[in-house]
Amino acid sequence: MARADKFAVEMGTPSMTLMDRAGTAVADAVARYPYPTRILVLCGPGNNGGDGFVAARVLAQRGFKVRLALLGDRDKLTGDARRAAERWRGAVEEPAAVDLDEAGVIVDALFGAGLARDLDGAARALVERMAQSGKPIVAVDLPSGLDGATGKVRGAAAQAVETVTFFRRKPGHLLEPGRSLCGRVRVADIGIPDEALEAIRPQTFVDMPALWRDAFLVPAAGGHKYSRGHAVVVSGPAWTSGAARLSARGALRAGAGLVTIALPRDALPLQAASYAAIMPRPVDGAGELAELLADRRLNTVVLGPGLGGGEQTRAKIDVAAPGRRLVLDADALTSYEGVPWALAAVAACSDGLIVTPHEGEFARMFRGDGEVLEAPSKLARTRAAARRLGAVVVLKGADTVIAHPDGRAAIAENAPAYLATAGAGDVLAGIAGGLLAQGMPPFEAACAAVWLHGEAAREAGPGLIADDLPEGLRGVYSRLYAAIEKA
Ligand SMILES: NC(=O)C1=CN([C@@H]2O[C@H](COP(=O)(O)OP(=O)(O)OC[C@H]3O[C@@H](n4cnc5c(N)ncnc54)[C@H](O)[C@@H]3O)[C@@H](O)[C@H]2O)[C@@H](O)CC1
Ligand SMILES: Nc1ncnc2c1ncn2[C@@H]1O[C@H](COP(=O)(O)OP(=O)(O)O)[C@@H](O)[C@H]1O
Ligand SMILES: [K+]
Repeated sequence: MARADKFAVEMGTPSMTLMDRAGTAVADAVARYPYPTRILVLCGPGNNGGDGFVAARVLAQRGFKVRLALLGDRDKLTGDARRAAERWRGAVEEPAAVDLDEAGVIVDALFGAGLARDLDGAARALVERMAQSGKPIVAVDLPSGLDGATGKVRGAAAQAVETVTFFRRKPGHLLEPGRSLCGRVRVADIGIPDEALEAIRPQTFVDMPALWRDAFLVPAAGGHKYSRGHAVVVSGPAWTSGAARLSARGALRAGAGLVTIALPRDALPLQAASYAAIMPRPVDGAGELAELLADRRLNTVVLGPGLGGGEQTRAKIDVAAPGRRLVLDADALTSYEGVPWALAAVAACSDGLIVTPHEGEFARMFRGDGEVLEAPSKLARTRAAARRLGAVVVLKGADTVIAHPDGRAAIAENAPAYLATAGAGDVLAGIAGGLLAQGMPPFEAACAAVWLHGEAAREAGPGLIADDLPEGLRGVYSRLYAAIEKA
């Protein structure tokens, strides 16, 4: 953001104009509240506070009753914030002396992008009072105390009903707990030109179709099933084979031309009761898997869901990896507990690897690797893991992060809470495999899979069970194909 601001200034917009527009956008948001009477603006010592002074002035000019309190010393304000404060005609109160109960709406303009350390002392006490007040809070840029780069709370932060931010959202608006603390996020245009992005070349994105649509394959008129790839899902024993069957259904619905499920012989009767379109093959160990995979048209293998851990699993992965596209999930990942370098070797000989751990699996895989596990945010941890493995890493959760070893990363925001249901992850691994089989590059395939998975859940609606997810893809694909054809 500092570079974006600087770019705008160099292109001829004075920084004070940016602040005026930022403060005005905040005022516009506050004025929309049902009872925008008795507005209390709490300002901090930097430019976030400056935005607060502008918002207070604009609201007062529009006839609202506004009080303003400043945390810190008015004489110590500098730059644009100082000028904004000079143009505020009302009283500047002492926060400790203000009764928050008298406020109808609170504007939280204490700290934004410049938060440099954990809140303590008077700042923390004020944020805690704000949090306990129960008043609707409109946060400027970020709820004060929330770290915009990591989404973590530094000391304290108050729940906002709405956050007004500028130009683009920051990772802290998307990563939990930040996302939840922000309430509704409104992005205001303060006149920073989009060309700033060409200069900055950001590497962090929201996971939405624009990010991967060019790589997404809509079936072509002249295509056939063999041109759409052949995915193999390797199943564990009968009693856990449901997980692999969910993956296989995900892969098929995602558009793989053919899907084979490799099952131990005792599990074959169960598959007969599942999708007729999925082809079962008896495969009892790594040797038989090698025989199946002698056919190079089987270009993608999904291993992990319901597979069981240990040596046999590693042996199967070793057989499947060379020159093939792989998705590894669940037990496949746990079998590399504490030895991520062995997984990096698998990635290196493959034709592209996506790993899809949840937090527990991630912690097990990187046990002892402080540089990965202690990176400052979920975003940074996922990036560090992708670099370590030389693979695309999907770190699942409400705020799933997808990272490529080259530094690109995306944060998903479309998963409804009811997606957290048994077997949902198995379907995700299958969807990713289905997209890889069709030839999508691994990062785009992983981002698309995560987005499609979230949309499929919405399509199925509350009460969702994992079996509904592959079915939910049908409606999602209808809309996506139509949108791509129109574009
Ligand atoms: N041209 C720009 O840079 C623009 C900036 N804007 C606003 O400016 C904000 C960033 O401004 P600043 O960089 O001045 O930063 P902030 O205003 O977020 O905070 C910096 C101030 O807080 C103090 N501080 C930091 N952490 C503290 C802690 N834990 N306890 C106590 N004091 C602490 C610092 O010493 C400094 O005085 C953005 O969030 C946004 O609201 C907008 O006006 C748009 C334009
Ligand atoms: N709070 C949440 N909100 C939305 N999606 C979630 C939430 N928690 C987990 N998920 C998603 O649910 C899926 C669960 O997968 P996983 O943990 O592998 O479970 P399972 O092994 O039962 O399939 C993942 O796609 C994950 O991103
Ligand atoms: K703030």
